[in-house]
Amino acid sequence: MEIFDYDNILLLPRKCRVESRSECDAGVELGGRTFRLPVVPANMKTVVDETICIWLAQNGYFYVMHRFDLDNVQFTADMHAKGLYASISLGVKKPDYDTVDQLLAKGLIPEYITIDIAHGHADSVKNMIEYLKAKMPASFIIAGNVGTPEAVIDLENWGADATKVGIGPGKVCITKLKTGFGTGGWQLSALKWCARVATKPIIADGGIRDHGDIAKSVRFGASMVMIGSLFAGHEESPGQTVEVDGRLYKEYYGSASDFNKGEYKHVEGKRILEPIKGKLADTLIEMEQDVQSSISYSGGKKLMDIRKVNYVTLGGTNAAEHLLM
Ligand SMILES: NC(=O)C1=CN([C@@H]2O[C@H](COP(=O)(O)OP(=O)(O)OC[C@H]3O[C@@H](n4cnc5c(N)ncnc54)[C@H](OP(=O)(O)O)[C@@H]3O)[C@@H](O)[C@H]2O)C=CC1
Ligand SMILES: Nc1nc2c(ncn2[C@@H]2O[C@H](COP(=O)(O)O)[C@@H](O)[C@H]2O)c(=O)[nH]1
Repeated sequence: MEIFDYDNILLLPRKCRVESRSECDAGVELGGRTFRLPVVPANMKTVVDETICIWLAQNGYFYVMHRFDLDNVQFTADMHAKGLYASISLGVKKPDYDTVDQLLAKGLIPEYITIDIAHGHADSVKNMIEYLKAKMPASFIIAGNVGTPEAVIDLENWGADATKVGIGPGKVCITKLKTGFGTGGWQLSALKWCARVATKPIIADGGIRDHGDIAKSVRFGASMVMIGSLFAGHEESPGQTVEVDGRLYKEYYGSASDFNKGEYKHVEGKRILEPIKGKLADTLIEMEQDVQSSISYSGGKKLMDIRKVNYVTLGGTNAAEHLLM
């Protein structure tokens, strides 16, 4: 198997078919809705809060609310009261089943539910998918995280409508160091490996450092990418603002860090400071323009045209060209 990551790959242009990049459509369909960008901010406490989720939904973007110290029932009710779709996260423990029961008791059905645990290739996820499919068949179920084709096949067979791929490539992730496992350092080729067997959408999660990595993810099989660090340092970001030597930063910590958990047990995440980089809306516009450019370089007009391009692997002096898989 070929091993590479975002830094070792470049996509090869094909003849341009548009007169302006504005003709290129960066939109993507997921769960019956079309979103203007194949990007979703990570469901982490220092990345999204209710205000940001409302804004994203109102402006045509996909969001997944985090599940930490949050009343999912109230959140779903608030979103529906505003006429917006609800997209929540769940774990696999008893309180998560209680949440589902409370939602049902109030007649609240979230349009999207992301089952989000560290090691998603597990019977606990199978059981939660089955429970949700029995109780809330209309909800679109995203399940993860996983990092192998076997896991993608199982999650799809268990009923997941989409899978989330990425074990440990995140910027605040220390899973690789703490456990010796994961897709950190080869996330893009793990995505390619998983996409070969997937029959439903994949959300590539973690490791995006530059906007061009979005197109690379799409090329290797992602329908959408989940991004934490690039979104964490905005003026609106929920992390605390910290001043160091006169410069302003926002804290960004892992969901499996002691900062999120409140205790040092099974810690697989750390805390860093991200320099503050302006407004979230401006970054999203820039991302959309960059994805439009990517589509134009692919010789296409729509997002999935990126899947048609060849690529090179940059491996020192031995750069190799790859024709379509
Ligand atoms: N994408 C990634 O690489 C990673 C992401 N995270 C994020 O951190 C957050 C917390 O994750 P998580 O701790 O799973 O959530 P929870 O604390 O809600 O735990 C979920 C359940 O899965 C069990 N569990 C967790 N990890 C394992 C494992 N390796 N083997 C067997 N059982 C396990 C837990 O039990 P117990 O705790 O008793 O073992 C618990 O019952 C999530 O948002 C997750 O996405 C965390 C690590 C890696
Ligand atoms: N191993 C861990 N992974 C984590 C933790 N908290 C979040 N995450 C994952 O990272 C991505 C975001 O990655 P980024 O490179 O864009 O910053 C996020 O969506 C989770 O999947 C953690 O504590 N440990």
